[in-house]
Amino acid sequence: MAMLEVKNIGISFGGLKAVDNFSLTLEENELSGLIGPNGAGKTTIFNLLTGVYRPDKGSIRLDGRELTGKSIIEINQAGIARTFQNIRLFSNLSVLDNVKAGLHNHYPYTTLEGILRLPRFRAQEKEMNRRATELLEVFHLEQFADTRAKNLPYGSQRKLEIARALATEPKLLLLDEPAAGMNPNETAELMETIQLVQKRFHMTILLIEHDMKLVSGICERLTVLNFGKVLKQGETQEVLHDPEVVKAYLGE
Ligand SMILES: Nc1ncnc2c1ncn2[C@@H]1O[C@H](COP(=O)(O)OP(=O)(O)OP(=O)(O)O)[C@@H](O)[C@H]1O
Repeated sequence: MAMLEVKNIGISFGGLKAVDNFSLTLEENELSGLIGPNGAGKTTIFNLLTGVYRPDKGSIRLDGRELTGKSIIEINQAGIARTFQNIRLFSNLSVLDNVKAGLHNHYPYTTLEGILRLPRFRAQEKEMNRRATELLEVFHLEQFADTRAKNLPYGSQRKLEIARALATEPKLLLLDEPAAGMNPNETAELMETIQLVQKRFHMTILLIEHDMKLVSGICERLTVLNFGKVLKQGETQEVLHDPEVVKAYLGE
């Protein structure tokens, strides 16, 4: 069974069909890219997959479970996590607390237990600190655990966003332009990090990216969007050499 099965979803804003008849299948552990010109509808697809928008039609299934029409929280709990084009960390919280924010789905304690610091709360806090530190170690961020997120270098903030998304223990990770604003060294390191996440967490990943070096370096398959529609879908190299793709996007 595929990990993600999207069938013929679409959404219009006013008269504009931002996404039209979009379908995509991702196998478990696949690392796939979504590319296309500015305004093609890529972020709108992430918003549809994560419940920010409800599709006008079509269906979305994750690991066999129907997610169409579910809320953002329900979809996150079902196993879709994302990062954003513009970094959205809790900038004044510590690096460790940012990751712990992602863990909260899995460690329920009541507000009263928290205020009174009852034993269950203390035990869960300890376990959350352990899990969050473990995740930071994967990204070599453990030495910054107590640093405020806003004081991290840019590339490390991007890594922290991914760590926080992984803390929710997703089945599918969506990365929206993870290399945006990065220098070539940071991008090279990011490519390694994404591949590490894929292997270490056996993660299924869909990423939006304009950096062709990253896309051709790590994506196994690509979907090219143009004016809200799929222009081409297939193996990365085959797609990147497709004359229509070159004309619509790469030849810009
Ligand atoms: N909430 C909204 N209301 C109205 N129009 C919207 C809304 N969200 C997206 N759009 C429009 O839908 C189209 C697709 O936008 P989207 O942001 O998905 O493109 P994109 O491929 O992610 O672009 P970029 O590469 O620049 O980030 C654009 O024309 C955009 O203006």
